[in-house]
Amino acid sequence: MMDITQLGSLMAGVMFIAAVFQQWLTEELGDLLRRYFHKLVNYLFPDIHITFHEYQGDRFERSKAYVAIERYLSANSTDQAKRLKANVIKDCKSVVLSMDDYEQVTDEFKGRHIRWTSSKNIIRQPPLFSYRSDDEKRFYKLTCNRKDRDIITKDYLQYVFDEGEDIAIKTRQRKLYTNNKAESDGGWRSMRTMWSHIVFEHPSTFDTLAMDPKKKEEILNDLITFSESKDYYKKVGKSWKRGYLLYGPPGTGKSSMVAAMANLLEYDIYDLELTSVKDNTDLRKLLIETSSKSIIVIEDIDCSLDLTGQRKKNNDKKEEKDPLAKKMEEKDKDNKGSEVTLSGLLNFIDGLWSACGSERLIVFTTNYVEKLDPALIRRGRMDMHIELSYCCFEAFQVLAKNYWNLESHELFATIGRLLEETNMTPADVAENLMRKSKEDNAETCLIKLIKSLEDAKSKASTDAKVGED
Ligand SMILES: Nc1ncnc2c1ncn2[C@@H]1O[C@H](COP(=O)(O)OP(=O)(O)OP(=O)(O)O)[C@@H](O)[C@H]1O
Repeated sequence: MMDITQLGSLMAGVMFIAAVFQQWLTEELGDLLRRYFHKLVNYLFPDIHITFHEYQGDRFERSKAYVAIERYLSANSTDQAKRLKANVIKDCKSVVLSMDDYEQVTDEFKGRHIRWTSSKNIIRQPPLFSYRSDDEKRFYKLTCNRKDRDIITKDYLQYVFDEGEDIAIKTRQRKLYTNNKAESDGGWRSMRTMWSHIVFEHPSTFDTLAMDPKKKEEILNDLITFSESKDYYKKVGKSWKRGYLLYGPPGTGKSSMVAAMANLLEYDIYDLELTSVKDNTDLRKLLIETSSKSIIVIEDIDCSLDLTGQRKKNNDKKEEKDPLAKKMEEKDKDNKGSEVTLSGLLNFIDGLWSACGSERLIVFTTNYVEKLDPALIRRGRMDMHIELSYCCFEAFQVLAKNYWNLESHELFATIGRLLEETNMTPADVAENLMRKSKEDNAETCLIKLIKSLEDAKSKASTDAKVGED
């Protein structure tokens, strides 16, 4: 191997000869020489090194590339590294392991070999500043063959960053956001609605949801197809979002389904309280602040705002009003009203800003689907309408399995017959199956459920008779 001065002289020589003979060189001969020159450099210096520093500029925010590489290496190559460092990363539900200093791991991508080294530079503080500790600058160094440079810098690094991001999503703590009206002395006008969050840890899953199995399968397929269709949505020119309308009587599992959806797709939830939103502009700001991979839920949308009445109110505004009445109305609005309109909400669902961030579900829940403005729930906005209804026998079987790990019992037949004869919500069935004292067991709970079903049945027939009279 040559040292650097020898190589320098060699290169200078080659360039001098090339310059002298340039006029006689044909294009083909020039290309050939260039190729041999590259081969020579590759032979002499076969590897290239790329470094990724932990901090770039800002000492408080770790570089995204560094964090992605750390996650990727911890998930893929930990068995090769002899020592691992445990890092607690903000908003991550588990510790992230990464290579210890000066450890090396190898990786392979499309037949190419890559070597990663974890390293650090220590910048010693001059004695004058002995009160300051030495500055450590960590970095990862990637080493690969020079001839693989293009594939490594384009395809491989993109792959590492994507994988790192996927791991981050899988290991992150998911959040449940709610919007609050920020308190302010300046009154309603200067209020700004903000998201605040807590960690989302709801245990509901599609396995624990009690509902018609065919319907459940259909919803599951729809959600999984959606989450895997990034390229498809791009190809057809639609923003990557999907709307679900969940409707049915109280206690049939609408909120439980939203939680199950979030758990299935590992999304965050934004629980949007429309009555706390000042106006359409405020709504837009809130939407822009939501992140990708999330569900935006508006529960009981029929109660949220008088969306159809809002249009009427706006027309009324144009008429002349007594100044005092106007002032009172204004004050009333300041205290509790919201100026979100139906068109504002429609823009929220399918306006241009709704494409920001992407990969989002919008879910409305309601007990009274017939009360909603058809424009709000037409197909294309709310792509899937899901009715959650009273407990059927299959739904009861799921609950019996959840609460008592029961697959069959001699009382199941009676319960099945009674569920066909009377309406009881899954919430009420669950309440009967719930263990409430040490004496409770599967059989006592099933008997309790039968008694409740019989009571509900006789109450329904008495009510029907009263209605006839
Ligand atoms: N389909 C279901 N599967 C499993 N559990 C259910 C189901 N429906 C209701 N439950 C139980 O009843 C409780 C209340 O259900 P949930 O809040 O999901 O109903 P909801 O339809 O959203 O009611 P509301 O319309 O009043 O908001 C849940 O915590 C859950 O334990």
